[in-house]
Amino acid sequence: MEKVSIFGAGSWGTALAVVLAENGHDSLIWTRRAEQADEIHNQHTNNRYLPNVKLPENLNSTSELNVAVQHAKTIILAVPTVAMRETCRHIQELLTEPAIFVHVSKGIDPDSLERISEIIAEEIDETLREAIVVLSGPSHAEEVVLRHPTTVAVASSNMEAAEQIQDLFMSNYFRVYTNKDVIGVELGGALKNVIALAAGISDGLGYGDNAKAALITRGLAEITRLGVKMGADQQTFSGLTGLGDLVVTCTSVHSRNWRAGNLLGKGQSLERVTEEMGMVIEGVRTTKASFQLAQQFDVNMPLTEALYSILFGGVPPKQAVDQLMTRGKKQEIDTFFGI
Ligand SMILES: NC(=O)C1=CN([C@@H]2O[C@H](COP(=O)(O)OP(=O)(O)OC[C@H]3O[C@@H](n4cnc5c(N)ncnc54)[C@H](OP(=O)(O)O)[C@@H]3O)[C@@H](O)[C@H]2O)C=CC1
Ligand SMILES: O=C(CO)COP(=O)(O)O
Repeated sequence: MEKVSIFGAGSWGTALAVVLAENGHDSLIWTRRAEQADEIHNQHTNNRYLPNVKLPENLNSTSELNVAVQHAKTIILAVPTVAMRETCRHIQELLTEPAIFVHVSKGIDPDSLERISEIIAEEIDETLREAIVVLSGPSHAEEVVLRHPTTVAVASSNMEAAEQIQDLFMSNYFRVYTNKDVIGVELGGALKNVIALAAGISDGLGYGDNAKAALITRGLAEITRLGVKMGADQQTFSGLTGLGDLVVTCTSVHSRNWRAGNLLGKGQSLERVTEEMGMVIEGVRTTKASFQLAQQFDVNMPLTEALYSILFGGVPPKQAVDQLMTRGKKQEIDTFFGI
């Protein structure tokens, strides 16, 4: 039995804490809201994020950061990307011994253009971190808590730590692979959210499976193009954290990004959609980051550009689709899928 602290009691932090508690680990989930800590601890529910789910009785919760930091030397970071830097800073102030940091969030910071492992490395002193591991893959929290078969990958520059985290989470319904490609795993998880928003918009506009298949396929091509230029292994994008996560997020009603896109496609404003969702829509900020990275790395990313024009340029979705469909002629396959 290991001691593990999970920071962030949204749907994903809670679902992963359930997997760990069911594996018999001493799991403590930290939330910034005392009433939510009480609910998880005493009623064994987290109704705002996972309604109608009974949490294991051995899953503990606290709203005291110090208690959670002192509890374990394995730290799971499950807050949205926007809160990652601040959360790491608070943890760093209280940390007295080196810990393994596992992040499970899927985004790129649009201000620094950093991946999450880069943010953690910047904010946590080298002497206080044994390793940084990313856990990612096609895994909606809503299905994990139903114990539906789910597969993910963990990646780290420290493979021993990655294998430790693999062992921690592995169960008969949660299968964990290892991968050495941290950049590819992080980029696949973050960039699929951009395409999932676009897939939701397509459905919201009333388009069908042809359009969805096109978005997934050409989306994967542009994610791969950028990823390879940023140093990722091309093969990672054909794996669970690339194609796998892209498919699940573009096709599932559980996806917050797909749902947000769907409402945008039906004509709602971004402000209204964000308010209505009440959960993080990572793809919005990551579209901003990805748009800038495409320029920085000189990579052609037409879907990302179209989505950027919808979200931040006031272009109506239908017009953005027309512009995409009437671009100049292209060859489908070229180096790295058609630069
Ligand atoms: N949901 C899923 O199925 C999956 C999600 N992910 C990724 O996991 C990450 C978290 O997603 P998810 O759990 O869905 O998000 P949710 O919106 O469900 O929950 C976010 C959690 O983070 C907390 N939080 C938000 N801002 C801060 C802050 N500034 N400081 C501290 N805590 C904060 C929220 O607290 P409060 O309630 O107080 O606002 C809440 O507990 C995202 O990057 C997402 O892409 C990855 C795989 C699957
Ligand atoms: O990453 C996810 C599933 O793998 C969750 O995606 P959403 O944030 O769109 O719900």
